Amino acid sequence: MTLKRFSLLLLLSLLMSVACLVMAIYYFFYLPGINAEVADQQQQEYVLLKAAFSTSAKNLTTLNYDYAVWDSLVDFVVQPSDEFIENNLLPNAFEAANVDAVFIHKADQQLVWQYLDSSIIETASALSEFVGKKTTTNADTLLPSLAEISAQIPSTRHGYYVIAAQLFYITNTTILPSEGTGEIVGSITMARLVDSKMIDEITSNSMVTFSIDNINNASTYPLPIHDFFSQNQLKEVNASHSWLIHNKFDEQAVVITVHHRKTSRPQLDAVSVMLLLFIITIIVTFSMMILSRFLISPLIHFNNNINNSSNDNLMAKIPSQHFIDEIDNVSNSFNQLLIRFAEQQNYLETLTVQDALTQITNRRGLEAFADSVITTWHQQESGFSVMMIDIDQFKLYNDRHDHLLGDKALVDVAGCLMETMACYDALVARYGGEEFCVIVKDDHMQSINDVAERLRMAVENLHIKHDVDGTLWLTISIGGVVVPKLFEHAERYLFHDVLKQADKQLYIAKKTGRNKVVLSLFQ
Ligand SMILES: Nc1nc2c(ncn2[C@@H]2O[C@H](COP(=O)(O)OP(=O)(O)OP(=O)(O)O)[C@@H](O)[C@H]2O)c(=O)[nH]1
Repeated sequence: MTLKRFSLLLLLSLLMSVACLVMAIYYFFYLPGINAEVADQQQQEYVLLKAAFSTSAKNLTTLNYDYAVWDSLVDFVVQPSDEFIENNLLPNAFEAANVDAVFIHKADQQLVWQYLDSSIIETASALSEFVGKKTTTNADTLLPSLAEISAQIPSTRHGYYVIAAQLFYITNTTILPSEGTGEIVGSITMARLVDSKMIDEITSNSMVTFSIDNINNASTYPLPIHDFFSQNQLKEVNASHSWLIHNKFDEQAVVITVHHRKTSRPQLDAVSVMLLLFIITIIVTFSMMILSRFLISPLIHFNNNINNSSNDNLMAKIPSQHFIDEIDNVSNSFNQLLIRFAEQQNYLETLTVQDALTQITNRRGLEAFADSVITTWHQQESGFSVMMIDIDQFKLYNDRHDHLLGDKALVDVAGCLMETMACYDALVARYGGEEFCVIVKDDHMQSINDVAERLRMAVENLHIKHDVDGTLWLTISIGGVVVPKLFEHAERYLFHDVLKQADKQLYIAKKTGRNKVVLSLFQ
């Protein structure tokens, strides 16, 4: 896999990882927190609404109680009179107090007087029937039972009741003198319909939005769940909560529904999701740019450099100033390796053209040099000269001394030749054995003769002891050929031809007494 493809894969996996991370944070940390907050707020709304219901009920209970302990009302129950009704039981006053119905009963549960507001005209008979239900025992009715009254037990009964599918708050209190010493003479009942006006009042007190719906057939309704007035804790988080309140005597009921301000979870709309993805992409892309700038790009550059190097056979150095230390180290190490490699290569190249014993150019190096000389000669740019040099009686030298000393003599002669030719544009090479070859970029017979003589004398003057043929020292014989710059059909001749002629001249030098120079013009 290429680094570019890898970085693309990395980008994709990073994108997916960050997206998963964001989702995990959203679902496992953010949402539970939000849910808990919403649940808390919904619970508060429920408690506030119940409190507002209770406050609304309390003022009617208090008013009812005030009437019940009013001595004039005691007298009225004992001795009803129209005058009392006209002066004290005024519809305007009940209307102003938001009282929709008033019932005054004697101790024997006989109705003395009743007031019904026009707004509840449809439910008036049902309400009267409910309130006036008589019982001798302490049953589930509003009026105190005959048994209670005969036992002189003062009582107050109240609560929210569903009458004809409408919610009423009804309160009943036994009537007795204000000192509390006299007899219970009856009871007074007040009712208040929870209508839209009341709903508005409770809403403004509690700051909770709710509604009351009338249900005529409660058995078909998919509630009840809990009692609105006695439940303590909401069970779950919902957009709204409903409670079914039954009529105690029939199937009619109402449903109280609280519409919560905050619902269960914040909804992620398309724009939010897009925005989230965009932010994730920006973050990941930015991270990838940093990664690419400091890690991937250097590696690609590194790879390209190596590829180019191997293609061109040129080992180029890699820039070694990177932000990441490890990459810097790799670059430095690679560059160091290149230097060592180049040194090794130079050394190996040298070995191929260098004679191991004398450390001067060997025959292969000579041939390379000869090629360039011959080429320029073919192009008639310059002439040259070749000298074949052979140590005289060297076999005898080896025989007289040992081979190692023979080696040393070879090294000394090579050094002497190199030193003598140092100021010439020439190449000195060991041709093989005890033979040397010198190519000089000069085609003047006289100067070549001088050079050759200088070489011959230089070797003799080394004074390497070798007493043979009347000389005391080791000597050399030189056979040379001067190849003039302008030569007819030069292109037909190779270095080998020149060498062959130089060999012939050397042979002559050997045959005619050694320790001499024999030169000729190339022909
Ligand atoms: N010590 C040593 N001897 C070498 C080396 N290469 C060649 N020789 C010796 O050089 C000698 C050359 O001998 P010949 O070719 O018979 O010639 P020569 O004795 O020099 O006699 P002429 O050339 O006729 O003067 C041989 O004995 C080789 O063994 C070398 O690298 N080291």
